[in-house]
Formats: sequence, structure tokens, C-alpha cells
Amino acid sequence: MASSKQASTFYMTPQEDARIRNTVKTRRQRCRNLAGQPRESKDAQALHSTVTMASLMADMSASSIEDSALTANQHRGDAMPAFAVGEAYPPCFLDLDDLKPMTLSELQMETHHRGRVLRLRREEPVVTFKARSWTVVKDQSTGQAERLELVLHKSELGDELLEAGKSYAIKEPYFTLNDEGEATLRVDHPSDLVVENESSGADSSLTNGHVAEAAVKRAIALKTRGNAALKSQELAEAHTRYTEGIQCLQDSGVTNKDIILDLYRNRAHVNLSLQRYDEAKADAVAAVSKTGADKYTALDNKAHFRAGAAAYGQGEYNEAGAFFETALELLEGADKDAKAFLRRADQRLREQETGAYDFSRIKTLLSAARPRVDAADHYSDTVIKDTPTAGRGLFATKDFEPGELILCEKAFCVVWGHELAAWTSIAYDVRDDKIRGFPAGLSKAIVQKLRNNPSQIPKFMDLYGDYAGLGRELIIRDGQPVIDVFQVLDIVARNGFGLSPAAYKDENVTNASTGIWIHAAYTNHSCLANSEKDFMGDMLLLRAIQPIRAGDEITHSYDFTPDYETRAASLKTTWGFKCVCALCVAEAEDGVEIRRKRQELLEDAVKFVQGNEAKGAKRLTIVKARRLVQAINATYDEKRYEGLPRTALLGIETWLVVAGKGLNGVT
Ligand SMILES: C[S@@+](CC[C@H](N)C(=O)[O-])C[C@H]1O[C@@H](n2cnc3c(N)ncnc32)[C@H](O)[C@@H]1O
Repeated sequence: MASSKQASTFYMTPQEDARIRNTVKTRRQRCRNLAGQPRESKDAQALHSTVTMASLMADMSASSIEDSALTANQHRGDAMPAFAVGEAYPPCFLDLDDLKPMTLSELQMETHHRGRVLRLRREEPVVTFKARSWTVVKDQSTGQAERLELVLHKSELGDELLEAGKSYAIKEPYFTLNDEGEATLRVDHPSDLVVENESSGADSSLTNGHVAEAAVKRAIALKTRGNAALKSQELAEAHTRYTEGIQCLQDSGVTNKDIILDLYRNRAHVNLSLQRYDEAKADAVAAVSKTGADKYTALDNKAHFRAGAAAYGQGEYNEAGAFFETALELLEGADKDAKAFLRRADQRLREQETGAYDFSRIKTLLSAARPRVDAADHYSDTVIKDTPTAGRGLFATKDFEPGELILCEKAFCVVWGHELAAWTSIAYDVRDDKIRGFPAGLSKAIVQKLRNNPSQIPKFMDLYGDYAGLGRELIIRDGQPVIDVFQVLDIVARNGFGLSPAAYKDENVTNASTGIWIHAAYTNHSCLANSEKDFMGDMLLLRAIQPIRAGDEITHSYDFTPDYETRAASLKTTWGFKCVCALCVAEAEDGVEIRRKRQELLEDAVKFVQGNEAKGAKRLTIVKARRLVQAINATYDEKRYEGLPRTALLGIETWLVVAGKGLNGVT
């Protein structure tokens, strides 16, 4: 991930660095030694005391960062959670019915129990931290208890996943050691944990007519409970009750009653509030009566409006416009909201097609409370194609002059430093033995967004990452999308960008603002980039800084560091490639000695610029600056650098231009 400079620098003492590596290595070695050994049964009472105490401590603590074996303390006192990456395993992609039940006593250490399922019950509180949550679960058949740890996830309805219910089915359970060396069931992929709500189901002793009657009665009661929950903003509870109502009617074969339309319409409303646009649209469409009878006119208007709002949330402005138009027609034009939204959808379509935005209006509407822009993406003058050496890249389909806007794109997902969702962790990658800052909060938000909007999975999972995971296919099992979380982490690492300069003041290394822009993510790096990115709210603006002709590849710079060694190392570590642009080739040919000399002179030039005011500078100071320019120039071979920028000169030359202006023509 590339970030704003100040936000990406984290400080770790050599001791902390060594402690994190050792903790992970020791755990991995112990896991290898224990692999395949039978699980040792645990004292349920002792587990109960531990989890109760831990949950009390977590509730009382001001910080949600767990003081675990891997937590890294920053020099400035900010604690950062840390975890190991690179030990990827695939999520289960079978339905529950295709898995064979097992018990806790069959668990083996350091084993993924492929093809098996554990059904367990939670009778204990959940201990919740930023990076993980854990609880104690019981096997009802044997009374045995075990620790269950979940890494990084919330439920699709916004609750902590472990708190979304009391009965879990754990698909293909993974039994391992945590960083403290305790044996635990560990869930990384949220679809591997299915929360099973107890449903009373249909009463089989009733005759068909009575079954339907009882189901309708129960559904009405569930709707009332859902409405009460909605009124008090308990969205997850409201969603659960409406879903139970729909399920109970479907199980009893009731399809033609008004109550089912009400339940779908109300659930569409809840889904809109939770930004679950896929289900919101499907619900709203299912809520349309399709009878044409007058008594449904107002309700059908509502359903169409909600379907339009969901399509708008998905960025499907044509479809949204069509829904709003129908909503308006149903009330013969007397619907102010539908009218306003129809206008908004039309404006979004114009932005999408022409790239004409009202930037000054957008700017005035932005604030820390509302940093996300209501605007469409415009990237129709670019296309994604294969490049000879850098995978896929972004290419121009028309000419651009310097300063011209190439594309505008709203973030697929962004977290701002001032939002709780923004937090950085330290990731120790066991594949290349490197420790990096990692936008864990962004990854968590992305997994949540993908679970809520499965239609977005293929385009996100098509982004570049080293780990292939499940690829870009959308797989639904037991009603949930299967998401390979390790694939998400890898994609975020290779495609995430910080919003530099830092967007809001209260931002530092532990909570840097970061995001993903899917189309712009295909833009490859060049140190001689022909475009530059800028941000307005969550919108990324890419502008030409060189003339670009139709068919040219568009590039921007991932790293502006002038020093060749530092830049090459950072491109390798953060992005995994060696840049072979003409500038890097020339600098590589210079050799170590010349590069070192130039770097020393550059540092002198930086000091000089910082220590001397350009405006009104004395003649002698200007002479000094010119000498520095000469010395830097002498490090550049005329022939090798023909047509290439001399980057070490940039600062001092700008200083000279400003100073020269004050000297009234003295050269
Ligand atoms: C944000 S993605 C860019 C799109 C990517 N090329 C793709 O195929 O999807 C970043 C990755 O692209 C590749 N890349 C970008 N610029 C490159 C360059 N100048 N040379 C080689 N690889 C590059 C690296 O693998 C890098 O991690």
C-alpha cells in the first residue's frame, strides 16, 4: 500500500521487531511439532472464568487493542495490533449438507478438518478487540468446551459475528495455537462460521389451511417485532425478524398474502440503511404487487422508490432512473422524493458519460462528517489491456493534453483517519520475512462490503494480488458468498492507496486514511509518469501531466523518492516489482559512487533551500546555489540523461527561479 509519507512511517525498536518475529516463528514451530496430535480436553469451568474475566477487562479498557503477544508499542505510545500473514488456506466451499458432522473430541492439533462440520453452542460472553474476537463454545453432545477465535470480522448486519447468535456451525474447522500458545478453534473466513438461528418452523400437526393461517399470524407478529426494532434503530434485529417472517410464510407455502409484500418492503428499507444494496433491490422488486389494483398504488410506489435507491447505491443509474420514473408515474407525478432522485440519477448519468462535474459544489458539500461524494465514476476514455512487462495496465482511448482530466472515480471502499474503521496493523509476512504497516481496518471494511453486496465480488477479486485464492468467481454456499479473506488482504496490499496529503489532522500511522479505487488500480507505476492523482473527498481524480496520445499507456508514480536505492527498495517491498523505466535504467547505469555523490549533494541542496529564504536572497547566497546546481549537474552524464529529468535539481532550481526574480535581471 502506498500512503502519505507521514502516515506510513511506523517506528519499531529492533527489540520489538525481533519479539514479533520470534513470537510468530515459535508458534509456527510448535504448530508443526504438534500437527496431527489429538486435542487435549479442557476444564470448562476454568475456560468460563477466563472468558468472563477477559470480557470484563475488555469492556473496562479504553482501548480496543488487545494487549497480546503480538501487540507492538509505538515510540509515541500508540499500540498497534500485529499479525502474521502468508499462512493462507482456502475457505470451505461446500454446503453444510455436504459436510460430515464431528465432535470436539475428534479434533487434531494444527489440522484443517476438511469435509467436516462442528455444531457448537456459545453460553459465554464474547471478548471483542479490533483485530480479533473470541469466546468459549460447548459441544452439546459431550459437554466439552473449547476456545473459538475469529479474526477481523463482523456479521453482514453490522454486529460482531460471534454475537449474532448462540449456535454456530463451523465448516471445516481449523484447530491450531494462537499467539499466546493456547489451543483454539480459529476462523479466518467469515463464511466458515454459520450462525444458526433457532426457528420454531411450521406446526406439522395442522392441516394445510390451518398451517397457512398459523403462518400468517406468526408472520404478522414478526413484522410487528421487526417494526419496533426498526423504530429503535436495531437494524440487525429488524432484519432477522422480517427474514423469519418471510421464511415462515415460504415454509408454509404462503405466497399470495399482503403480509409477504409488507415483509419484503420493510426488509428492503433495513437493507438500504445497512448499505446491503443487492438484497435491498431484490426485496423491493419482490414487494411490488403486480396487480394494478388501486389499494396497492402507494405501496408499490414505495417499493419502486426503494428499488431505485438500491440501484443508485450500486451505481446503476440507468436502472435507478427507471425505478424512480415508475414510482413517479404511480403517484401521477406527485412524489417529491422520486422527482429529486430522478434528477440526481440523470445528473450521475451525465457525469458518467461526459466527465462534466460541478467540482465547486462537490467541494462545498464536503466535510469530515460527510467525506464521501455523491457523484458518478467517469472512466470511459480509458481501457484496461495487457502490457508487455507489468501485467494489465490502463490505456488512453483518446488524446489528453497536460492538465486534462483523464478519469474520476469514487472509492470502492475508503476509511478515513477520523473514523473508527481506520486502523493500521503491523503485518509480519512469513513468505518474505518482512514486517510492514497494513491497513487492516480497510480490509475488514472491504470484506464486510463484499459480504453485503456479493455482486461486487467478481470485479474486486479480479484485481491484482500474488495469492490467487478462489479467483474472481462468485460462489454462494448456504446463502452466503464465499470470500477468501487472504485474497482480500493480498489485493489490498497491492492496490490500496493512501489519500495524500493526509486528509484530516487527527491522522497518524495507526489510523491512516486509505482506500481502493478499482478502475484506477489498473494504472501501473512509472518514475516518468504521464499522469498524477489527486483527491476530492473519496473521489480520485487522475490528470495528464504530459501529452498522452490515444493508445498510450497511462502511468502514475507510486513513489516519488528521488534517491534511487530507497525508491527501488520501496517499490520492491511494497509493490513487488523492479522498475525499468528510462530514468531507473539511467540511474542504475550511473553506478553506486555517482548515485552516492548525487545523494549527498541533494541533501546539501535540501538543507540549503530550507535554510535560506529565496525571496530577497543576497547575491552571494545565489552564487552558492548556482555552485550547488553545477555540482549536481556534473553527476549527470549528458548523453545518458538526454531527454530525462534531473530530479536532484528540482528543489534548488525552483529556489533559484524565485530568488532570480528579486534580483531584477541580474543573472
Ligand atoms: C495496482 S496494481 C497495477 C495493475 C496490475 N499491473 C494488474 O495487472 O492488475 C500494482 C501491481 O502492478 C505491477 N506493476 C505496476 N507497475 C509496474 C511496473 N512499472 N513494472 C512492473 N510491474 C508493475 C506490480 O505487480 C504491482 O504490484
